[in-house]
Amino acid sequence: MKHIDSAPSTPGKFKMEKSPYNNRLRLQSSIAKLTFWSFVFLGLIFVFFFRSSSSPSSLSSPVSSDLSRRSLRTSSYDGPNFEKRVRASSKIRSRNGISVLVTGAAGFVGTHVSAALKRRGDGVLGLDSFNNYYDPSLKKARQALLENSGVYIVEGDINDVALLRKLFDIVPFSHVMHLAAQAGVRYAMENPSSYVHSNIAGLVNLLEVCKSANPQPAIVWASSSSVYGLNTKVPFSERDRTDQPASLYAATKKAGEEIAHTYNHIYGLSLTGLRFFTVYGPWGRPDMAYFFFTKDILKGKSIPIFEAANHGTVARDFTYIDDIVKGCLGALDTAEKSTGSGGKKKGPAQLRVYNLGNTSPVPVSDLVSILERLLKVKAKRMIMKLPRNGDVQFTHANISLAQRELGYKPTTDLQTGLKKFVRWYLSYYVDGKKSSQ
Ligand SMILES: O=C(O)[C@H]1O[C@H](OP(=O)(O)OP(=O)(O)OC[C@H]2O[C@@H](n3ccc(=O)[nH]c3=O)[C@H](O)[C@@H]2O)[C@H](O)[C@@H](O)[C@H]1O
Repeated sequence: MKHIDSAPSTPGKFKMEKSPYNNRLRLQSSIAKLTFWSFVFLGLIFVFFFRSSSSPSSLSSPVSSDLSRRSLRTSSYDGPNFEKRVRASSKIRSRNGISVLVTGAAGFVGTHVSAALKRRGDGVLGLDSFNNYYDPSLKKARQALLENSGVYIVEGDINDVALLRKLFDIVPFSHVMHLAAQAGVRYAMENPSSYVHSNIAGLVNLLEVCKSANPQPAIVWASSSSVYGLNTKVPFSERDRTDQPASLYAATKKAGEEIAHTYNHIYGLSLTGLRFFTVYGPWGRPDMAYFFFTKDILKGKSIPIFEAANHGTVARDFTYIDDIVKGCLGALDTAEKSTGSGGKKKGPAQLRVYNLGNTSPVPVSDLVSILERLLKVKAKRMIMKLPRNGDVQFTHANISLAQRELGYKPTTDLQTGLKKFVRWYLSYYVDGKKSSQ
């Protein structure tokens, strides 16, 4: 009855006889315990990471889940001060005014449209990611300009669903002017995923939030002349085929038009796509030809001028920013209300697409001649064969639909528009001593 004899004198404690065999037993049991607890600990770490990477906020995409977590952690989006700024900026100050969320507000078109809306008394809130596709300091300068006129730009990505929802919780926007996008035709060969991220995923995220908002806003958004791709029928009419994109950029804009159709059809969102034709002007985009030609002519660098096969002319329907702004405002003002609520369609809703061009294409070599005259510097021209990088030979807009339905009537020719651009360029970069890189 050894086991009874060796019963512990104190309950809970077990007295062991000291023997080499018992020592070994004790060692083995300690190793077993250590192994067991190590497994438990590793298991807990694994469960923690697994749960956090499959949280509900990651339903859309890994990028958006990451953005959502970042946004929720970002204290600047929280608190009464943030909400106060959002409300103040979105406050309507005129009779029959509208409240507009402008995405891409620190971009070229976004800045001009936001300023114009604010001037006429509409409520305007900006949203911009301030990415570094081109010099972010130019975007910051545009932001400062808008800040002075009372437009607040929230720094955030359109893929950040949590942030978008929060903005709609604070303000029941009647309209969204969606201009945030990855622009540029040729850059699509360098960084294709950025086009998918902004022009497809970003658009879908925005529409998802808009479809669930109460009330649903009416949405006007930037498509592109590039959707006409290899279309040869001129001038380009909205009824022409758009199934031959020549660049991934064009393909993502075309995809956007189809996505718009879906959200209009299923959820009753009022959607208007604007096909912009090579927009230029003060505060423009440094990646565009007229802009970097100006910079390089002034620096005495040679500029590559593309020409098509057999010395064919490459031309664009360059459209001045003020005309584009009028077209955007016309589209917002004629946009009907979305018909859905609670994420459900209640009736048919408006679905529109318009060309916003100038209807007078100009050869790129003529653009260079105008710049030479305005800058009083001779350009070092380097004529090159149009590379296979997404560029098309020409664009030419038929604008009769926009004229009829939006009251759109461009009034600025390229000579006049470039004069205003050059004046701005010189005051910003030369007199203002800003680096043009
Ligand atoms: O309407 C649009 O939907 C698009 O317009 C704009 O694209 P594009 O019309 O291609 O403008 P942009 O690059 O300024 O080239 C202008 C001309 O210069 C030629 N070009 C260009 C570069 C060069 O080195 N040499 C040259 O001859 C070139 O062949 C072209 O003929 C926007 O960037 C785009 O985001 C989108 O909005």
